[in-house]
Amino acid sequence: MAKNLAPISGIILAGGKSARMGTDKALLKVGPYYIIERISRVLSTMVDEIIIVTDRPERYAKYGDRTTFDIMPGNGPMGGIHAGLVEAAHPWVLVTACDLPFISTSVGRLMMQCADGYDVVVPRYRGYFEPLYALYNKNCIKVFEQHLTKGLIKITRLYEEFNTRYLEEEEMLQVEPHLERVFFNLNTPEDILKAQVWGNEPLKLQTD
Ligand SMILES: Nc1nc2c(ncn2[C@@H]2O[C@H](COP(=O)(O)OP(=O)(O)OP(=O)(O)O)[C@@H](O)[C@H]2O)c(=O)[nH]1
Repeated sequence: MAKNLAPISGIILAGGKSARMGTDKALLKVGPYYIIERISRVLSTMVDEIIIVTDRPERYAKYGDRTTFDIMPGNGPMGGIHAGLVEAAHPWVLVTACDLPFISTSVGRLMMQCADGYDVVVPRYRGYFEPLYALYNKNCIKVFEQHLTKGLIKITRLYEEFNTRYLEEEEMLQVEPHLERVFFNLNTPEDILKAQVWGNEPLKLQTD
């Protein structure tokens, strides 16, 4: 499966409401695949296990090795990452979300290459952090819990408490020309139209 020196876990966050989309985003089709299936296929070339973090395991179980529920529900994606970190079998966890159809193995592997000595590797694209396609170490769990307990659910506020490696646009462009796709997340029906244009291209399943 994965070709990393150390084994790594992957999670797919799929516990959202898709209210803006009006229908379950994870099970929309982009090209020939459901979005969550697409993510799972690409993620599986980079990680040694896939955990789906969701309150609807019956819908998504087949796209991962196992599912888990949020431990502290009602906290949005941050609660999902927390549960995934707790459940993960390996120290490093590559986080993805079920509305990011075009995650790239090149960016994923770059994150892994940069991780040594840090707690988190987070891409910064067009001036914004990308916390839902980022790499977290299990040693972040305690600080996640401190924030969640206080009702602080902004993931980016965690970064100042960790030894965080910010992955800059120029670095990512060295390995991936289509960053606008990698960090494109679907929220509304209009977004689907855009995704369809890119979605018909074959999946890039780079495994080396
Ligand atoms: N496990 C888990 N995942 C979540 C939760 N909230 C959102 N997510 C996931 O996080 C990602 C980003 O979600 P958003 O687009 O912010 O929220 P959403 O609820 O899916 O969509 P809206 O209802 O339109 O805001 C998606 O993959 C969601 O499935 C949660 O409470 N738990």
